[in-house]
Amino acid sequence: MRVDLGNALETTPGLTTATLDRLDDRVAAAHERIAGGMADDEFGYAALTLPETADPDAIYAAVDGFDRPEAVLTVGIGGSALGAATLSNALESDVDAYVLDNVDPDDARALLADLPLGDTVVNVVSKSGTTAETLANFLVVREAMADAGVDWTERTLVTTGEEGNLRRLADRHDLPSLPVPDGVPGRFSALSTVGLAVAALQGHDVEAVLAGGRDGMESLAGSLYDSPAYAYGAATYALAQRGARTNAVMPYAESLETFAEWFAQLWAESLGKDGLGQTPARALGATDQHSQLQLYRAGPPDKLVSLIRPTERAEVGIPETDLDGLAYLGGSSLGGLLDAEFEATEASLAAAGVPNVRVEIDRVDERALGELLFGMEAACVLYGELASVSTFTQPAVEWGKKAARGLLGGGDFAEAEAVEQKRELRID
Ligand SMILES: O=P(O)(O)OC[C@H]1O[C@](O)(CO)[C@@H](O)[C@@H]1O
Repeated sequence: MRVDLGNALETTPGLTTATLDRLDDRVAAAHERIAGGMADDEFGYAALTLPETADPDAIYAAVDGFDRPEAVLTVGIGGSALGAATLSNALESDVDAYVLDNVDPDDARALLADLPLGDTVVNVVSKSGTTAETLANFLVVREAMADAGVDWTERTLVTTGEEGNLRRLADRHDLPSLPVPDGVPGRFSALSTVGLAVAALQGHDVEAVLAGGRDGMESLAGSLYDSPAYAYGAATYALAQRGARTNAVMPYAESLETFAEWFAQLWAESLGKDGLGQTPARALGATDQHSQLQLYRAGPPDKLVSLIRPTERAEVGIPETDLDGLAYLGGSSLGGLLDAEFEATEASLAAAGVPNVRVEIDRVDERALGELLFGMEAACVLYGELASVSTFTQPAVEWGKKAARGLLGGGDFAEAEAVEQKRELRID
């Protein structure tokens, strides 16, 4: 993973090399704290040792009991689904991967109607084992399998904590199961059993993903000038401090679109604390040049754009053409056009004084993805240290969970009563 901060200098908001030099002393101290937390396996910091502590053999052993399936369905939500989805949507496999991470009845019904349930492995993932959406979806999927005459106990892999509903279910039915690593919040668990079981079922090289994570670990250093991950974390923090309230993450690769979704949870749930944070906007290049770029270039000067690309792409030539004004495309390639658009958008943002950071990987493969996932996790942890927020907790999400549970008769919660007191101004 390579980071280029050049287009974040002298912009609005913007950085200077003097800013970065001053910040580098704080990066050194933050790195000391992070390294200490990793060494002591502290809550949260333990996530950054997963490339060394994750056990690929245990993952392969858990999935080897299944014949190679036609499809894998992940039933989970947030970090319990997005890491696996990032990898499966970035890498090609003849095992189709699906995710049920919402409780939309139309979506669930359509998906279950299409799935070859007798040849699908259901990968149900929940660290807590209590997440309503995940448990509700699992109960629906289990019933659909029974209705289809499929023995769900033969088709289900459970990844969960040491206690809770899913652990009890796995024990009761002797299901293949994997542990969720201790001390690792879900949004930081992509490089663990949580994110890697699907990759193993799809035949991807789990060791290579972890090797990429180790590449990222080795790139951590006491200076932002020696660590791409820390450079990204420090620059995004410093830009936020100067008014970049939004970080538009814009990968120029369809295979990285889900990565932007994974990044959004990592950034929002880790850094959105105490009235602070930076809103991750998900975008996709080149598509969103025709959708959001107008706002990025000519809207409020309150954002930065993270432009991400692989430098190696498949080759798809563009045929010669005599179409008016389009002859220049002939003989080029789709990848060549996409890269030209990347560089043009990067320059157009700089010309408008909009800060943008370039993040590049060689290609979209297991090792590069492992390093990219690790790098953004480390960047996030560094940003959290610099911002002095509680990076690894997410207390703000609990209010809504209690309200929803109360509305469904799952207990007496003041939050549910508060829902009844909604202020109304209806326009029909
Ligand atoms: O893995 P679990 O416990 O089902 O949690 C799923 C997701 O819900 C959250 O706890 C937020 O409610 C996320 O942090 C987490 O990734």
